[in-house]
Amino acid sequence: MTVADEYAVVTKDLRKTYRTARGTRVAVDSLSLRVPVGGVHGFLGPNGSGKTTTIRMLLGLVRADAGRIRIFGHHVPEALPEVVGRVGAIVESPKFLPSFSGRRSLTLLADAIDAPTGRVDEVLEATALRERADDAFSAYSLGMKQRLAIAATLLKRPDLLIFDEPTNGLDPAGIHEIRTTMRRLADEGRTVLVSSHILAEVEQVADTVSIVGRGRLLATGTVAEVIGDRGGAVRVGVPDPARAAQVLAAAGLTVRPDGDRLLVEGEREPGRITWLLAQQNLWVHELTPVRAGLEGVFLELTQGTSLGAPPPDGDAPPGGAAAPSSAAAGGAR
Ligand SMILES: Nc1ncnc2c1ncn2[C@@H]1O[C@H](COP(=O)(O)OP(=O)(O)OP(=O)(O)O)[C@@H](O)[C@H]1O
Repeated sequence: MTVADEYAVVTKDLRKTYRTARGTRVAVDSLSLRVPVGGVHGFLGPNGSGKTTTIRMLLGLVRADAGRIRIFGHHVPEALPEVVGRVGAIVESPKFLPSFSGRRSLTLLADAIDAPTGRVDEVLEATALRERADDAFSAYSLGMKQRLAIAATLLKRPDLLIFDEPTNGLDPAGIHEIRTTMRRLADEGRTVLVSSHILAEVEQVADTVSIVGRGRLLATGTVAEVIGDRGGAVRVGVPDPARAAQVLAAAGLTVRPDGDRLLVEGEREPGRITWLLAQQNLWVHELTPVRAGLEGVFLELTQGTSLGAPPPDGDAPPGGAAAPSSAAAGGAR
């Protein structure tokens, strides 16, 4: 199997620097991404971490300063014309004529790209808009507007869908509908690359994720791998928690009280905890793995990398090279 068969998107050492009034700002820094073919890939990071800039580079809307991009094996932007028919993207708020119905807008778009008219009903169905297809766009909820935009991108049957923060501004019901739509598209064999700064919105639907902070990759893999890599903890119930804590700490584990239990971090093999304690005649009556949610991992990884946090490097002076972010520590594979 070639890389092109396995990955819809591959970036290698991608870099983009913007000129600002204060000098230069590194928006994307040595970013190497791999988005597997099929499934939903969550592209996650706090505000200002370079997600939009990366997506714009994938679509040929912004030119990278350095690095390489391949979409289905084609170099982008050079070979964009060969691959553009396989890519559908939503990078801005959807815009349609307010007085036109969803069906009318889609029919005009289908005509423009020579898609068969029957395709309009199919994409309305795929985005759960059929019942409201004849209402004016102006009467649609934000979520319906967003789904109409998705319907429009589906007209040409793209293999890769790229959505930049598609749930921005939506209420929980709208978020749920977009999530369901993304899942359905992935289950049909398409690849969905979706950016978000809100983990909870993507965690439930993503098969794989890449987490970025200050333009750098912090972690990537399946959701289970990314969570698993950060260890998680084990809740331990034992008759003498204070003495047990001493024993475990002496073995190099991190131990915190948790009511009348202990939370033990840093041990991948929970059985060893039982063994360490049993050797001291401390008999464990509870040993429960406590999985770190993706949310916890995300917050831990991106701590101090949001826009509100003081930059570790700051803007470089004009003409000077910007130092790489010191916040982008570890985790990337
Ligand atoms: N045209 C531009 N000129 C100067 N700086 C820019 C420009 N576009 C983005 N930036 C800066 O580059 C960095 C990355 O921005 P980008 O929009 O790619 O991040 P993001 O992760 O998509 O954020 P958000 O979730 O807020 O959209 C930010 O510091 C941003 O201010």
